Amino acid sequence: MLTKDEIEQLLNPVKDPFIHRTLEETDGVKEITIKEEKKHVSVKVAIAQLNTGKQMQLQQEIVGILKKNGATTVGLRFQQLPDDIIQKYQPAVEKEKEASLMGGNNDTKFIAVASGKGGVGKSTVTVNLAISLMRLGKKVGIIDADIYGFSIPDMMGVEERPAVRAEKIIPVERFGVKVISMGFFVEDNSPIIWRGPMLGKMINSFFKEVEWGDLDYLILDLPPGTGDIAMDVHELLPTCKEIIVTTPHPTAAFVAARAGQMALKTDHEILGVVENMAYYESKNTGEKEFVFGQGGGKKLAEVLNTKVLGQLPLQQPYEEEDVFAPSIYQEDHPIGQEYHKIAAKVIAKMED
Ligand SMILES: Nc1ncnc2c1ncn2[C@@H]1O[C@H](COP(=O)(O)OP(=O)(O)OP(=O)(O)O)[C@@H](O)[C@H]1O
Repeated sequence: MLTKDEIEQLLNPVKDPFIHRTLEETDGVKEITIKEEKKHVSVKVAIAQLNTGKQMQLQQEIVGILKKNGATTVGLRFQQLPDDIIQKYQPAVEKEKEASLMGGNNDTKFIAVASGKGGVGKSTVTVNLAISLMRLGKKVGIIDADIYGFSIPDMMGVEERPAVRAEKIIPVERFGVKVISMGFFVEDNSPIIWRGPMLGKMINSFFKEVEWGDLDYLILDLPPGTGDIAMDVHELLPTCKEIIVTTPHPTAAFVAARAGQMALKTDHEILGVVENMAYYESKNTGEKEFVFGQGGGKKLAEVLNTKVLGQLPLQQPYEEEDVFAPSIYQEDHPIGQEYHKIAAKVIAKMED
């Protein structure tokens, strides 16, 4: 019959299904008792999460090993691993999971841009943050995850569609930034009527089926509000950080706070608030008019315990004859320069 030592040796290489470390590393084998006469082995095992399908699989695995090695019956009890052990391994596990989504690249940082309601400039911020990060020498990609209201390709003036190579979708590159959007996969701008679970799969495909290559930053334009997509993004990208966009109107900030609360609920760190359409500056007099009210960004940042990353006035990019990119602010444009500062702050926060 098996001895306690032998049982421990047999169970040590078994892996905790959640943090992917062996029971030896997590000190997960907690108790072993043996009833010689009945060839009965009873074990208590500590794992990172209880009462899941993975626990059932682990149970079968352990019972299988012990029976194969001489136990006639096996009693198995599970308990929760202590928090400090989980916290020791969890970040590495999250990174590994994300790296596998990115084809093995461990260094990509994820930022989701969210807002409480539509039309506040979330997609504009996504595009210009991406472009400014690129201008600062970063390799950047955008996922237009605003699946119902995709607008990134139009904003950047993207006209081509992604190519497919070796069964992988190659993102379209515009000004050196890689872009994938739902807009590439629907005909004639037709409305999308998919339901929640399918949307989750879509976001998944934007990773699994897309050849992103080597990226420093992947920026996600989330749909407005606090829907399923935010949950899916959290599930897929636990280390993703968020930027919340609002207009200066106090009510808009109040609505945006809900998106921020969602970020906090999903444990996504908020990098900061961008207040868009903050004011209109008269070209003639230089006087500022606060067309959409004042103070919303600051108030939102206070509620979310974060900072205002920037305040962007109302102004269109310069018109250019030879390049069509209607929502991209040029590097020498006052708003382009504001975005440059925001991007520099983002880098400082993400890479400190
Ligand atoms: N600072 C600004 N000055 C002038 N126009 C702006 C500014 N920011 C955004 N816009 C314009 O406002 C409109 C809405 O912006 P955008 O599409 O980025 O918002 P959104 O929050 O992503 O909306 P949705 O979620 O509905 O896609 C666009 O036409 C955009 O060009």
